[in-house]
Amino acid sequence: MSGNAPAPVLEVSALTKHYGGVRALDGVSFAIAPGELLALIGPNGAGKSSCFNIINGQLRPDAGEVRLHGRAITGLAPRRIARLGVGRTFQVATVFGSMTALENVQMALIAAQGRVFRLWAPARRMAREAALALLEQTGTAALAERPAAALAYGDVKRLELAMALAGDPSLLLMDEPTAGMSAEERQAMIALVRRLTRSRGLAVLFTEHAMDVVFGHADRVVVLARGRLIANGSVEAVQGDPAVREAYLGGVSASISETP
Ligand SMILES: Nc1ncnc2c1ncn2[C@@H]1O[C@H](COP(=O)(O)OP(=O)(O)OP(=O)(O)O)[C@@H](O)[C@H]1O
Repeated sequence: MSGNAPAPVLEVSALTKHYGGVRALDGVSFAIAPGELLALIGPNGAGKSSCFNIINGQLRPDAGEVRLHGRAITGLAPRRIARLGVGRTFQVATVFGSMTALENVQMALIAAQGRVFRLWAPARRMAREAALALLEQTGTAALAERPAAALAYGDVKRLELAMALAGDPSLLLMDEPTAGMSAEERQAMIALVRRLTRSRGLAVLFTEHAMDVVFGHADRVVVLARGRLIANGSVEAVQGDPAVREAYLGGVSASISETP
């Protein structure tokens, strides 16, 4: 590694995955640095979910390697990988509707510490301050005592982010963090994620179909098409890349300038 460049949080090397005759990933390599917001984009079926699922251990690659802070984690169990500092949020938020926002984050903190539910009552008291701090960081502290089921959609997504941070990840994988949001909500959400990457030195890898989010906020963009990495660079470089335009415009999926 050269000069003062920070050591990468995550490096994936030559990831390959087939499903029968379908080549979902074909020799995909990229890295992400601390404090970096990296978008992973590509038309439908490009291999983005397969890539995420390999990084967090849900799926084994046929070949290739995943390294977290220089340590090989390829093929470890998802729970183990989570403990090593890889968090994930999903396109469909996974919160408990009958519990308050605060209780949801407390539960995430307790789970991250590996405690079991019979310790719930004392652990709940202990985790309260830390949970409130996470709600504060995600702009949801005023909603702490509301049942999650009563929250607006954008607030649920911010709550889910607070829960993902409860595991104190160094890498956060976000599946379409702004799916289903209005243009205004999308901008607010990604701006929040960007602030958190900076303030916590967190590396965030996110998939996204909303190009206003990607091009307005990502530090760097990795583009997949039919399982291959076709571009890896700045927003400007990727926007001007003929191979990227061809992947989007040449396919049936979507235009590169689409909004959902
Ligand atoms: N379990 C599976 N069995 C068979 N084929 C699969 C399976 N999962 C994914 N695929 C195929 O692998 C390719 C890559 O899929 P993947 O879900 O990783 O892409 P993606 O970029 O996340 O797509 P999308 O944007 O539509 O979610 C696609 O052709 C898909 O149909």
